[in-house]
Amino acid sequence: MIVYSVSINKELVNLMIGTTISRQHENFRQVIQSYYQLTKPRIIPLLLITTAAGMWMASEGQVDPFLLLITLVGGTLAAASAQVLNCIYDRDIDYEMLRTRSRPIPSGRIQTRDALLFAIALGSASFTLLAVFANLLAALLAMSGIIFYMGIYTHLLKRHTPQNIVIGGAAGAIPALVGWAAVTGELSLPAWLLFAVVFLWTPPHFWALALMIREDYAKVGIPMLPVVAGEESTTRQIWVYTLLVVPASLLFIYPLGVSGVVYGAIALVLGSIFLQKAWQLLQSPTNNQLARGLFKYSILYMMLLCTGIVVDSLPITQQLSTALADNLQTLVSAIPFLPFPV
Ligand code: HEM
Ligand SMILES: CC(C)=CCC/C(C)=C/CC/C(C)=C/COP(=O)(O)OP(=O)(O)O
Repeated sequence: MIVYSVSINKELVNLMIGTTISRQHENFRQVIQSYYQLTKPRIIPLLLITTAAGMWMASEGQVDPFLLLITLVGGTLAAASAQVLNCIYDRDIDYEMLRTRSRPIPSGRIQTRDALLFAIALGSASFTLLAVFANLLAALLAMSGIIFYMGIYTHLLKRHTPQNIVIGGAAGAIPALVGWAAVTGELSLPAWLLFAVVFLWTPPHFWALALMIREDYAKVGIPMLPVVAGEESTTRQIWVYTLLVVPASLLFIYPLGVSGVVYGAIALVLGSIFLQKAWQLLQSPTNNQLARGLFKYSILYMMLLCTGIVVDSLPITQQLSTALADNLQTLVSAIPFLPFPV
Protein backbone atom coordinates (compact mmCIF):
# COMPACT_ATOMS: atom_id res chain seq x y z
CA MET A 1 0.00 0.00 0.00
CA ILE A 2 2.80 2.40 1.08
CA VAL A 3 4.92 1.36 -1.92
CA TYR A 4 1.97 2.08 -4.20
CA SER A 5 1.33 5.63 -2.83
CA VAL A 6 5.10 6.49 -3.01
CA SER A 7 5.18 5.56 -6.70
CA ILE A 8 2.05 7.67 -7.40
CA ASN A 9 3.63 10.64 -5.60
CA LYS A 10 6.80 10.19 -7.64
CA GLU A 11 4.79 10.27 -10.87
CA LEU A 12 2.94 13.36 -9.67
CA VAL A 13 6.20 15.17 -8.85
CA ASN A 14 7.69 14.19 -12.22
CA LEU A 15 4.58 15.47 -13.97
CA MET A 16 4.74 18.77 -12.07
CA ILE A 17 8.46 19.21 -12.84
CA GLY A 18 7.80 18.35 -16.48
CA THR A 19 4.95 20.86 -16.71
CA THR A 20 7.03 23.58 -15.02
CA ILE A 21 9.96 22.97 -17.39
CA SER A 22 7.78 23.03 -20.47
CA ARG A 23 6.03 26.18 -19.20
CA GLN A 24 9.42 27.83 -18.61
CA HIS A 25 10.47 26.72 -22.06
CA GLU A 26 7.30 28.20 -23.54
CA ASN A 27 7.80 31.50 -21.63
CA PHE A 28 11.39 31.71 -22.85
CA ARG A 29 10.26 31.12 -26.43
CA GLN A 30 7.65 33.88 -26.10
CA VAL A 31 10.21 36.36 -24.70
CA ILE A 32 12.60 35.66 -27.60
CA GLN A 33 9.72 36.02 -30.05
CA SER A 34 8.72 39.37 -28.53
CA TYR A 35 12.26 40.78 -28.82
CA TYR A 36 12.37 39.53 -32.38
CA GLN A 37 9.07 41.27 -33.21
CA LEU A 38 10.37 44.49 -31.68
CA THR A 39 12.94 44.74 -34.48
CA LYS A 40 10.20 44.78 -37.21
CA PRO A 41 12.01 41.92 -38.94
CA ARG A 42 9.98 41.82 -42.15
CA ILE A 43 11.45 45.09 -43.42
CA ILE A 44 15.09 44.20 -42.79
CA PRO A 45 15.67 41.74 -45.72
CA LEU A 46 14.91 44.44 -48.31
CA LEU A 47 17.23 46.90 -46.55
CA LEU A 48 19.92 44.21 -46.74
CA ILE A 49 19.26 43.63 -50.44
CA THR A 50 20.06 47.30 -51.10
CA THR A 51 23.24 46.92 -49.04
CA ALA A 52 24.21 43.83 -51.04
CA ALA A 53 23.55 45.67 -54.33
CA GLY A 54 25.89 48.45 -53.18
CA MET A 55 28.55 45.89 -52.30
CA TRP A 56 28.34 44.00 -55.59
CA MET A 57 28.42 47.15 -57.67
CA ALA A 58 31.40 48.51 -55.72
CA SER A 59 33.39 45.30 -56.11
CA GLU A 60 32.44 44.73 -59.76
CA GLY A 61 30.82 41.39 -59.02
CA GLN A 62 33.53 39.91 -56.84
CA VAL A 63 32.55 40.40 -53.22
CA ASP A 64 34.64 38.96 -50.42
CA PRO A 65 32.21 36.48 -48.77
CA PHE A 66 33.48 37.28 -45.25
CA LEU A 67 33.00 41.02 -45.78
CA LEU A 68 29.56 40.36 -47.21
CA LEU A 69 28.57 38.35 -44.13
CA ILE A 70 29.97 40.93 -41.70
CA THR A 71 28.28 43.83 -43.48
CA LEU A 72 24.91 42.10 -43.68
CA VAL A 73 25.03 41.07 -40.02
CA GLY A 74 26.20 44.57 -39.01
CA GLY A 75 23.46 46.11 -41.16
CA THR A 76 20.83 43.83 -39.61
CA LEU A 77 21.90 44.80 -36.09
CA ALA A 78 21.84 48.53 -36.94
CA ALA A 79 18.42 48.36 -38.62
CA ALA A 80 17.07 46.31 -35.70
CA SER A 81 18.40 48.86 -33.21
CA ALA A 82 16.78 51.71 -35.17
CA GLN A 83 13.45 49.89 -35.28
CA VAL A 84 13.50 49.12 -31.54
CA LEU A 85 14.14 52.80 -30.75
CA ASN A 86 11.26 53.72 -33.07
CA CYS A 87 9.00 51.23 -31.25
CA ILE A 88 9.93 52.82 -27.90
CA TYR A 89 9.32 56.39 -29.10
CA ASP A 90 6.06 55.56 -30.88
CA ARG A 91 4.59 53.30 -28.18
CA ASP A 92 1.73 55.75 -27.50
CA ILE A 93 0.51 55.88 -31.11
CA ASP A 94 1.27 52.21 -31.70
CA TYR A 95 -1.16 51.46 -28.85
CA GLU A 96 -3.90 53.46 -30.59
CA MET A 97 -3.50 52.05 -34.11
CA LEU A 98 -5.09 48.74 -35.08
CA ARG A 99 -2.09 47.72 -37.24
CA THR A 100 0.44 48.25 -34.46
CA ARG A 101 -1.53 47.56 -31.26
CA SER A 102 -0.17 44.05 -30.80
CA ARG A 103 3.50 45.10 -30.95
CA PRO A 104 5.50 44.00 -27.90
CA ILE A 105 5.62 47.35 -26.04
CA PRO A 106 1.99 48.52 -26.43
CA SER A 107 0.76 45.02 -25.62
CA GLY A 108 2.85 45.02 -22.44
CA ARG A 109 5.08 42.06 -23.32
CA ILE A 110 8.29 44.11 -23.13
CA GLN A 111 9.09 46.98 -20.77
CA THR A 112 10.43 50.23 -22.26
CA ARG A 113 13.63 50.05 -20.17
CA ASP A 114 14.42 46.53 -21.41
CA ALA A 115 13.75 47.57 -24.98
CA LEU A 116 16.15 50.51 -24.60
CA LEU A 117 18.91 48.22 -23.29
CA PHE A 118 18.24 45.88 -26.21
CA ALA A 119 18.51 48.76 -28.73
CA ILE A 120 21.78 49.96 -27.19
CA ALA A 121 23.20 46.42 -27.27
CA LEU A 122 22.20 45.96 -30.92
CA GLY A 123 23.63 49.35 -31.95
CA SER A 124 26.91 48.78 -30.08
CA ALA A 125 27.31 45.30 -31.59
CA SER A 126 26.70 46.70 -35.05
CA PHE A 127 29.22 49.51 -34.66
CA THR A 128 31.89 47.19 -33.25
CA LEU A 129 31.41 44.55 -35.94
CA LEU A 130 31.47 47.02 -38.82
CA ALA A 131 34.33 49.15 -37.45
CA VAL A 132 36.55 46.14 -36.68
CA PHE A 133 35.85 43.89 -39.68
CA ALA A 134 34.68 46.34 -42.41
CA ASN A 135 35.76 49.93 -41.88
CA LEU A 136 35.00 53.03 -39.83
CA LEU A 137 33.03 54.76 -42.58
CA ALA A 138 30.62 51.83 -42.92
CA ALA A 139 30.20 51.73 -39.12
CA LEU A 140 29.60 55.49 -38.88
CA LEU A 141 27.11 55.40 -41.75
CA ALA A 142 25.14 52.64 -40.03
CA MET A 143 25.07 54.72 -36.83
CA SER A 144 23.97 57.79 -38.81
CA GLY A 145 21.11 55.64 -40.18
CA ILE A 146 19.95 54.94 -36.61
CA ILE A 147 20.28 58.60 -35.60
CA PHE A 148 18.51 59.86 -38.74
CA TYR A 149 15.65 57.38 -38.50
CA MET A 150 15.15 58.05 -34.80
CA GLY A 151 16.07 61.74 -34.47
CA ILE A 152 14.96 63.19 -37.80
CA TYR A 153 12.18 60.91 -39.05
CA THR A 154 10.57 59.58 -35.86
CA HIS A 155 11.12 62.56 -33.54
CA LEU A 156 11.18 65.66 -35.75
CA LEU A 157 9.11 64.80 -38.81
CA LYS A 158 6.68 61.90 -38.43
CA ARG A 159 4.16 63.70 -36.21
CA HIS A 160 4.66 67.18 -37.64
CA THR A 161 4.71 67.30 -41.45
CA PRO A 162 3.17 65.43 -44.38
CA GLN A 163 6.63 65.52 -45.98
CA ASN A 164 7.82 63.26 -43.12
CA ILE A 165 8.59 60.25 -45.24
CA VAL A 166 10.12 62.23 -48.10
CA ILE A 167 12.91 63.65 -45.95
CA GLY A 168 12.85 60.73 -43.50
CA GLY A 169 13.18 58.35 -46.44
CA ALA A 170 16.87 59.22 -46.46
CA ALA A 171 17.29 56.92 -43.43
CA GLY A 172 16.01 53.94 -45.41
CA ALA A 173 18.45 54.75 -48.23
CA ILE A 174 21.53 54.72 -45.99
CA PRO A 175 21.98 50.90 -46.00
CA ALA A 176 22.86 51.18 -49.72
CA LEU A 177 25.69 53.56 -48.77
CA VAL A 178 26.84 51.20 -46.02
CA GLY A 179 27.29 48.45 -48.60
CA TRP A 180 29.38 50.57 -50.96
CA ALA A 181 31.45 52.03 -48.10
CA ALA A 182 32.16 48.58 -46.64
CA VAL A 183 33.86 47.58 -49.90
CA THR A 184 35.65 50.78 -50.90
CA GLY A 185 36.05 52.78 -47.69
CA GLU A 186 34.64 55.84 -49.48
CA LEU A 187 31.50 57.06 -51.24
CA SER A 188 31.49 57.82 -54.94
CA LEU A 189 28.84 58.72 -57.52
CA PRO A 190 27.26 55.25 -58.08
CA ALA A 191 26.77 54.91 -54.31
CA TRP A 192 24.94 58.25 -54.19
CA LEU A 193 22.84 57.22 -57.19
CA LEU A 194 21.76 54.03 -55.43
CA PHE A 195 20.95 56.17 -52.39
CA ALA A 196 18.89 58.49 -54.64
CA VAL A 197 17.00 55.57 -56.21
CA VAL A 198 15.93 54.21 -52.79
CA PHE A 199 15.16 57.75 -51.65
CA LEU A 200 12.89 58.46 -54.66
CA TRP A 201 11.28 55.02 -54.39
CA THR A 202 10.21 55.55 -50.76
CA PRO A 203 7.25 57.96 -51.37
CA PRO A 204 5.43 55.65 -53.84
CA HIS A 205 6.23 52.70 -51.53
CA PHE A 206 4.89 54.31 -48.39
CA TRP A 207 2.07 56.54 -49.66
CA ALA A 208 0.47 53.59 -51.46
CA LEU A 209 0.27 51.88 -48.07
CA ALA A 210 -0.77 55.08 -46.28
CA LEU A 211 -3.73 55.44 -48.69
CA MET A 212 -5.06 52.12 -47.39
CA ILE A 213 -4.59 52.88 -43.70
CA ARG A 214 -5.20 56.62 -43.63
CA GLU A 215 -8.00 56.29 -41.03
CA ASP A 216 -5.55 54.74 -38.59
CA TYR A 217 -3.11 57.63 -39.06
CA ALA A 218 -5.91 60.21 -38.88
CA LYS A 219 -7.13 58.73 -35.58
CA VAL A 220 -3.78 59.35 -33.88
CA GLY A 221 -3.16 62.71 -35.57
CA ILE A 222 -0.20 61.65 -37.73
CA PRO A 223 -0.19 64.03 -40.71
CA MET A 224 0.56 61.44 -43.39
CA LEU A 225 -0.03 62.88 -46.85
CA PRO A 226 -3.33 61.05 -47.61
CA VAL A 227 -4.73 62.34 -44.29
CA VAL A 228 -3.73 65.95 -44.88
CA ALA A 229 -3.95 66.35 -48.64
CA GLY A 230 -6.42 63.63 -49.67
CA GLU A 231 -6.24 60.81 -52.20
CA GLU A 232 -5.99 62.82 -55.40
CA SER A 233 -3.05 64.90 -54.30
CA THR A 234 -1.31 61.82 -52.86
CA THR A 235 -1.67 59.79 -56.06
CA ARG A 236 -0.38 62.80 -58.06
CA GLN A 237 2.71 62.94 -55.87
CA ILE A 238 3.14 59.17 -56.10
CA TRP A 239 3.07 59.55 -59.88
CA VAL A 240 5.72 62.31 -59.81
CA TYR A 241 8.12 60.26 -57.68
CA THR A 242 7.60 57.19 -59.87
CA LEU A 243 8.35 59.35 -62.91
CA LEU A 244 11.59 60.36 -61.22
CA VAL A 245 12.73 56.99 -59.87
CA VAL A 246 12.45 55.07 -63.15
CA PRO A 247 14.81 57.28 -65.23
CA ALA A 248 17.08 57.66 -62.20
CA SER A 249 17.46 53.86 -62.12
CA LEU A 250 18.77 53.99 -65.71
CA LEU A 251 21.59 56.42 -64.92
CA PHE A 252 23.73 53.48 -63.73
CA ILE A 253 24.01 52.53 -67.39
CA TYR A 254 24.51 56.02 -68.80
CA PRO A 255 26.32 58.25 -67.92
CA LEU A 256 27.80 56.29 -64.98
CA GLY A 257 28.57 53.14 -66.95
CA VAL A 258 28.59 50.88 -63.88
CA SER A 259 25.78 48.60 -65.13
CA GLY A 260 25.18 47.04 -68.52
CA VAL A 261 22.51 45.68 -70.86
CA VAL A 262 21.25 42.95 -68.53
CA TYR A 263 20.52 45.46 -65.79
CA GLY A 264 19.14 47.87 -68.40
CA ALA A 265 16.60 45.32 -69.64
CA ILE A 266 15.53 44.44 -66.08
CA ALA A 267 15.25 48.11 -65.04
CA LEU A 268 13.20 48.98 -68.13
CA VAL A 269 10.70 46.14 -67.65
CA LEU A 270 10.37 46.76 -63.91
CA GLY A 271 10.11 50.51 -64.42
CA SER A 272 7.40 50.21 -67.06
CA ILE A 273 5.26 48.10 -64.74
CA PHE A 274 5.87 50.54 -61.86
CA LEU A 275 4.77 53.47 -64.06
CA GLN A 276 1.72 51.57 -65.28
CA LYS A 277 0.58 50.79 -61.73
CA ALA A 278 1.17 54.36 -60.53
CA TRP A 279 -0.74 55.68 -63.58
CA GLN A 280 -3.70 53.37 -62.91
CA LEU A 281 -3.83 54.59 -59.31
CA LEU A 282 -3.66 58.19 -60.51
CA GLN A 283 -6.80 57.50 -62.59
CA SER A 284 -8.66 55.96 -59.62
CA PRO A 285 -7.26 57.57 -56.45
CA THR A 286 -9.83 55.97 -54.13
CA ASN A 287 -9.30 52.42 -55.36
CA ASN A 288 -7.77 50.54 -52.43
CA GLN A 289 -7.06 47.46 -54.52
CA LEU A 290 -4.84 49.51 -56.83
CA ALA A 291 -3.09 51.12 -53.85
CA ARG A 292 -2.45 47.67 -52.35
CA GLY A 293 -1.16 46.45 -55.71
CA LEU A 294 1.25 49.37 -55.99
CA PHE A 295 2.51 48.92 -52.41
CA LYS A 296 3.20 45.22 -52.97
CA TYR A 297 4.77 45.89 -56.34
CA SER A 298 7.04 48.60 -54.91
CA ILE A 299 8.65 45.94 -52.72
CA LEU A 300 9.06 43.51 -55.61
CA TYR A 301 10.45 46.34 -57.76
CA MET A 302 13.22 47.23 -55.30
CA MET A 303 14.02 43.57 -54.67
CA LEU A 304 14.36 42.74 -58.38
CA LEU A 305 16.10 45.99 -59.32
CA CYS A 306 18.82 45.30 -56.74
CA THR A 307 19.00 41.67 -57.88
CA GLY A 308 19.46 43.05 -61.41
CA ILE A 309 22.40 45.15 -60.21
CA VAL A 310 23.98 42.08 -58.61
CA VAL A 311 23.42 39.78 -61.60
CA ASP A 312 24.67 42.41 -64.03
CA SER A 313 27.88 42.91 -62.07
CA LEU A 314 28.83 39.20 -62.04
CA PRO A 315 31.89 38.38 -64.22
CA ILE A 316 29.93 35.72 -66.14
CA THR A 317 27.24 38.26 -67.08
CA GLN A 318 29.92 40.76 -68.14
CA GLN A 319 31.54 38.10 -70.38
CA LEU A 320 28.20 37.14 -71.90
CA SER A 321 27.24 40.76 -72.63
CA THR A 322 30.64 41.46 -74.22
CA ALA A 323 30.31 38.33 -76.40
CA LEU A 324 26.77 39.34 -77.34
CA ALA A 325 27.87 42.87 -78.24
CA ASP A 326 30.80 41.52 -80.34
CA ASN A 327 28.52 39.11 -82.21
CA LEU A 328 26.00 41.84 -82.86
CA GLN A 329 28.77 44.07 -84.21
CA THR A 330 30.04 41.31 -86.55
CA LEU A 331 26.50 40.65 -87.71
CA VAL A 332 25.76 44.30 -88.37
CA SER A 333 29.06 44.92 -90.17
CA ALA A 334 28.28 41.95 -92.47
CA ILE A 335 25.25 43.82 -93.83
CA PRO A 336 26.37 45.44 -97.11
CA PHE A 337 25.94 49.13 -97.89
CA LEU A 338 25.34 50.32 -94.36
CA PRO A 339 24.95 54.09 -94.40
CA PHE A 340 27.15 54.37 -91.27
CA PRO A 341 30.46 52.79 -90.13
CA VAL A 342 30.45 50.09 -87.38
C1 HEM B 1 10.62 56.55 -44.33
C2 HEM B 1 10.63 55.48 -45.10
C3 HEM B 1 9.66 54.32 -44.97
C4 HEM B 1 8.46 54.25 -44.35
C5 HEM B 1 7.74 55.34 -43.59
C6 HEM B 1 7.97 52.90 -44.50
C7 HEM B 1 6.80 52.43 -43.95
C8 HEM B 1 6.37 51.15 -44.03
C9 HEM B 1 5.25 50.63 -43.31
C10 HEM B 1 4.38 51.42 -42.34
C11 HEM B 1 5.11 49.33 -43.63
C12 HEM B 1 4.06 48.34 -43.10
C13 HEM B 1 4.72 47.60 -41.99
C14 HEM B 1 3.75 46.86 -41.11
O1 HEM B 1 2.70 46.45 -41.58
O2 HEM B 1 4.09 46.72 -39.93
C15 HEM B 1 6.15 49.01 -44.56
C16 HEM B 1 6.35 47.78 -45.10
C17 HEM B 1 7.50 47.43 -45.73
N1 HEM B 1 8.56 48.24 -45.99
FE1 HEM B 1 8.65 50.22 -45.78
N2 HEM B 1 8.87 52.17 -45.21
C18 HEM B 1 9.91 53.00 -45.51
C19 HEM B 1 11.04 52.66 -46.17
C20 HEM B 1 11.36 51.39 -46.52
C21 HEM B 1 12.63 50.99 -47.05
C22 HEM B 1 13.79 51.94 -47.33
C23 HEM B 1 12.56 49.66 -47.25
C24 HEM B 1 13.61 48.75 -47.80
C25 HEM B 1 14.44 49.11 -48.73
C26 HEM B 1 11.24 49.21 -46.86
C27 HEM B 1 10.79 47.92 -46.95
C28 HEM B 1 9.55 47.50 -46.58
C29 HEM B 1 9.07 46.12 -46.72
C30 HEM B 1 9.84 44.96 -47.31
C31 HEM B 1 7.79 46.10 -46.19
C32 HEM B 1 6.83 44.89 -46.13
C33 HEM B 1 6.90 44.22 -44.81
C34 HEM B 1 5.90 43.08 -44.77
O3 HEM B 1 6.15 42.04 -45.35
O4 HEM B 1 4.87 43.29 -44.12
N3 HEM B 1 10.54 50.29 -46.41
N4 HEM B 1 6.90 50.12 -44.79
C1 LIG C 1 21.53 52.10 -41.69
C2 LIG C 1 20.28 52.10 -40.93
C3 LIG C 1 20.30 51.49 -39.61
C4 LIG C 1 19.18 52.69 -41.45
C5 LIG C 1 17.84 52.65 -40.84
C6 LIG C 1 16.92 52.07 -41.87
C7 LIG C 1 15.54 51.84 -41.36
C8 LIG C 1 15.37 51.21 -40.05
C9 LIG C 1 14.52 52.16 -42.16
C10 LIG C 1 13.14 51.90 -41.77
C11 LIG C 1 12.17 52.48 -42.71
C12 LIG C 1 10.79 52.22 -42.19
C13 LIG C 1 10.23 50.88 -42.27
C14 LIG C 1 10.09 53.18 -41.66
C15 LIG C 1 8.72 52.98 -41.08
O1 LIG C 1 8.66 53.65 -39.89
P1 LIG C 1 7.28 54.02 -39.24
O2 LIG C 1 7.57 54.49 -37.86
O3 LIG C 1 6.54 54.98 -40.08
O4 LIG C 1 6.55 52.64 -39.28
P2 LIG C 1 5.37 52.09 -38.38
O5 LIG C 1 4.20 52.99 -38.59
O6 LIG C 1 5.13 50.70 -38.90
O7 LIG C 1 5.87 52.11 -36.96
